[in-house]
Amino acid sequence: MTILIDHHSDHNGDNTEEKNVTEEETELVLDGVFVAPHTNSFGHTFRDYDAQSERRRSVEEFYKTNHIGQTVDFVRRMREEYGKLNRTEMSIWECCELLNEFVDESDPDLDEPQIEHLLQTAEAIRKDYPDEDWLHLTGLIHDLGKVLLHSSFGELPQWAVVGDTYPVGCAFDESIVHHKYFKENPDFNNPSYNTKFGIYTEGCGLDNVFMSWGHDDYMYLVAKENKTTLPSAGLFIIRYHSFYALHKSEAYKHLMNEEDRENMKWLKVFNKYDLYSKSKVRINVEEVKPYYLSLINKYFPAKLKW
Ligand SMILES: O[C@H]1[C@H](O)[C@@H](O)[C@H](O)[C@@H](O)[C@H]1O
Ligand SMILES: [Fe+2]
Ligand SMILES: [Fe+2]
Repeated sequence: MTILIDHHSDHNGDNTEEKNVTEEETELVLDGVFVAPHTNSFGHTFRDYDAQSERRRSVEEFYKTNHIGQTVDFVRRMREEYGKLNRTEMSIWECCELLNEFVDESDPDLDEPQIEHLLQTAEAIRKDYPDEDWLHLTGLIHDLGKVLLHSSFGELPQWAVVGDTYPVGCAFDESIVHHKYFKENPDFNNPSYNTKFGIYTEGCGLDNVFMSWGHDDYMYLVAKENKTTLPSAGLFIIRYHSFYALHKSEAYKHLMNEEDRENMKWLKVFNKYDLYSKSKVRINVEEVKPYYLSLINKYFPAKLKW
């Protein structure tokens, strides 16, 4: 698969070799070529929530609890509580290691510990976009918010941490996985929350939308509050990578503003790697660690508040 996208990388221009490449060569370097596998490790197509696999029942059970529990009220409380960032201090790499013990119950495509998935995503991007180091790092950290599952983070249940995300405060779109379970969500029958716009206005921008609470919004908060120097597209990817109703099904586009549309191009690129790099191929952690430590050092403080 060839992914064609707009590139806005700001090269420093201090590399003479890079400056002298012909237009044709530049094209070649920038053209991300990624061969997406047809099937996941279980032999099914990716994101098939109806496939009769060993994980089907538990994944559906997961979405039932998730769809019932994610309300405007719940999201408000979680944002406030976790926005305090008063739980611990640690580095990005320490957090990667913490994730080693967790398996994501919402994921029909993966039953590996999370650190494998982070490195597989980052390394697949690095291969195709060697110059976009911010995107490699975004790959490495995009799921770190799953640390909310950890006992020192209140041991949140899986339904409040993982899985696809979607706006609350307006009607739940039918493209959301296992949509039928929203009927039991208290907001479903609330006339302030169950219309197309609900509490929002046309083009209000995703930044003003309450997304269901989970690892995306939490990691976005952590990165932003700790003053990362990642570009806005990196923060956008972290924050909305689980919003499949938007980036795959194109629902909720009426809430986006111009900046969202710009950032969306990168999210679409990223998503291919997040999804299709899930495999049984192991990455040698010690071998790639120095590279990622250098990126962490470039874009983050040594210790972050969580
Ligand atoms: O099961 C997966 C997993 O939890 C991912 O981390 C998340 O980003 C996806 O959207 C979700 O469907
Ligand atoms: Fe994720
Ligand atoms: Fe992921």
